[in-house]
Amino acid sequence: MTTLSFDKSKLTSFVNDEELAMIQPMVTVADEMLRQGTGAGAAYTDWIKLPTEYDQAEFARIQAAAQKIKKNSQVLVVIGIGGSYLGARAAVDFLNDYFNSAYSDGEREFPQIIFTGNNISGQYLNSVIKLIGDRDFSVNVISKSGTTTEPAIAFRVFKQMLEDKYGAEASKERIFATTDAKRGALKTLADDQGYEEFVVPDGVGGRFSVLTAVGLLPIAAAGGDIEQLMAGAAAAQNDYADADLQKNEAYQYAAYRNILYRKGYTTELLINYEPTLVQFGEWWKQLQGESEGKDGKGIFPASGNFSTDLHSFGQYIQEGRRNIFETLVRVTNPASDVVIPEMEADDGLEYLQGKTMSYVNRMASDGTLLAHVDGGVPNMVVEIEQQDAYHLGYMIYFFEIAVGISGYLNGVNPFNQPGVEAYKKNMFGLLGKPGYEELTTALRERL
Ligand SMILES: O=P(O)(O)OC[C@H]1O[C@H](O)[C@H](O)[C@@H](O)[C@@H]1O
Repeated sequence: MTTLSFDKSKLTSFVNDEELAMIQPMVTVADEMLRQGTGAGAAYTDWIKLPTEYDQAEFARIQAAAQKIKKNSQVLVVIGIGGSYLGARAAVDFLNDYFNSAYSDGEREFPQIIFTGNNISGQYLNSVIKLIGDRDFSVNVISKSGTTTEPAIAFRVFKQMLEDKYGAEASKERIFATTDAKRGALKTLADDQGYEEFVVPDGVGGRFSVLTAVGLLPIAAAGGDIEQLMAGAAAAQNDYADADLQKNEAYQYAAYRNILYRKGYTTELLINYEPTLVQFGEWWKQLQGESEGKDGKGIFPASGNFSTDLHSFGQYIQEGRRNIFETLVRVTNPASDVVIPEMEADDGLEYLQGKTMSYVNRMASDGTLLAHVDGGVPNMVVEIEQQDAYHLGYMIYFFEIAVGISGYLNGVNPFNQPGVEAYKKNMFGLLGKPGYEELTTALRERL
């Protein structure tokens, strides 16, 4: 099998071959816009060549920083929100034992990774502080803009904690700042304090930044093989470069999504059957949602964690409103397995004893897929052979290149996110941030 297989065979009752052929000219144009930089948002497309054109010297510094953190810290606090944490979190879960973070120190070969600064909950922050306890820790603060409120608040708290514990000078050795090369409050602070800095390249938007220092440092600190991650992405960069739909499965995925969307399938569920893939769905939701949901249109990205969710909103998928399609992400060979034991007492499971749970899981996913197709839910399958860094890098690139094409097919700029500012403006107004005085009054009146 190839590194990633894309199975659209169950779409036949929803989309015919002519429809795919009909969309080829539009895909060709979208490909030109993306690769020749003539499309909207072209300044943010450097991620296309990132797997083969990244900064090698910085990559070596990332590896060294990860080693340093592993050596001197039992905990790594990763502060970031949106694209500044979702990719790293997805990768750390995907590449490790599900409960990697729950083991006591010494049972793990790397520090406990705690993601924070991705909400504004004091209760959550207190839980993080409690969890760190008196253990040694380091902080990777990540913000492309360097001005995002959530991580900025969290960083204040942990900077203070580090200084109280290690003193002002020594604490600087434990802070790693990943931000813009030139501007932003975090850049200014990092320069001023002398933290080790890593760069989010100008031409790579937050949701496309997992293969930059944004994702690579936390992933490496958690024991992930970032060389293999990049190698997988580089292979995908090479494999998904053809504008011809017959030769490019990532483009096929984008095309089928677009065809389905036009037919009224306006919600896409990214489905997994492995808890270590749950966070991958979260990463994917930002990638899709921020890239495509604008100008009053776009597929709504959601995720389904099966078979768990089959016992909650599975009913809706099977028989509710027919506007959903699914993309199943699965791994052929799970990292580990369990054989269903023999038992003398009759619990009705005799027919399964001696079988592996991965076999049962596979039958559950195949059976569900067919049931959902029969129920009117189009299904596609993205399958990778192994749950490792190489395959993850490959799959990340598959979805990234697909969303670039998909956005242009739907006539939007896939690389901006103007809508995210609306809540921020209101929050600043309500908080009385200087410069927002008029808005403060207007909003307070409305509450
Ligand atoms: O990395 P930062 O600049 O802090 O941004 C973090 C996130 O902020 C906003 O929500 C943007 O819409 C996201 O695209 C971004 O990933």
